[in-house]
Amino acid sequence: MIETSRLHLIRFDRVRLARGGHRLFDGLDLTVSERRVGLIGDNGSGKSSLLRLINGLILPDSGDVWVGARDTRRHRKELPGEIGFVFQNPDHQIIFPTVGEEVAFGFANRGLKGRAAEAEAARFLAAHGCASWEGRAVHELSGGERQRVAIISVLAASPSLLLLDEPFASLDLPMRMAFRRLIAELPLQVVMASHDLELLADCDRIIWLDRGRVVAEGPPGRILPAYREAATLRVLAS
Ligand SMILES: Nc1ncnc2c1ncn2[C@@H]1O[C@H](COP(=O)(O)OP(=O)(O)OP(=O)(O)O)[C@@H](O)[C@H]1O
Repeated sequence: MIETSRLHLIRFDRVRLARGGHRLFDGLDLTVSERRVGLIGDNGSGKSSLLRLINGLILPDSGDVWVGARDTRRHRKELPGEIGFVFQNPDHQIIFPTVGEEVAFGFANRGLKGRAAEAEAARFLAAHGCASWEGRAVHELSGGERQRVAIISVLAASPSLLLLDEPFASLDLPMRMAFRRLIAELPLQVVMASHDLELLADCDRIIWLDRGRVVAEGPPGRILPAYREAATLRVLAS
């Protein structure tokens, strides 16, 4: 059993949110406190929006989202120090021209300065199997390599809550397996959205979204086969 530093109680309290001109969440109530939570649902069901509400990237039109004692409206600026977010597309996340600078930024957020942050970044990259990547230009990396850098740099900031939005989409199979193992071993709380149901099989709880509503939730052994079956039936009926 892995010791988890701290589990946040994440609470959606009558959350309403319109996206793209239509109401996505219409009074969503949801409480999450497990160590590993998986979000599933068809394209456009609201998984990314739900993750963005947790880290305050978007705010509800009404209602509140709480992460522990902080509500995302009043404490928005404090959330990035606590919550790491890995975007679906690493290009929306990586801001520095080289891999070393990007990872060093994670350590700078923890208070390390200049050379010390660079040295920690080099050590951290080596620990994640990227020893020679420090000076590499981000724009010369493949999509999967950029995704790997995005995940490593978020971990460098040592968040207590990690939000992953379809994080392994462009990773090759060995890298996907390695990151799956890494995520399973991380001593922090993780909420991840994915269409890769195998990746979510280790979760403590799965939440199935459909058009902004929770249609089912519970252990992966029950929810993942139910989602797969519903999708299969819909395809057969179409
Ligand atoms: N930036 C945006 N502007 C307008 N509408 C948006 C925006 N982002 C999402 N939406 C809309 O909100 C709804 C939910 O989208 P969201 O990205 O949360 O779904 P998702 O479950 O993560 O989808 P996917 O599996 O395709 O990643 C969709 O109808 C989408 O078109």
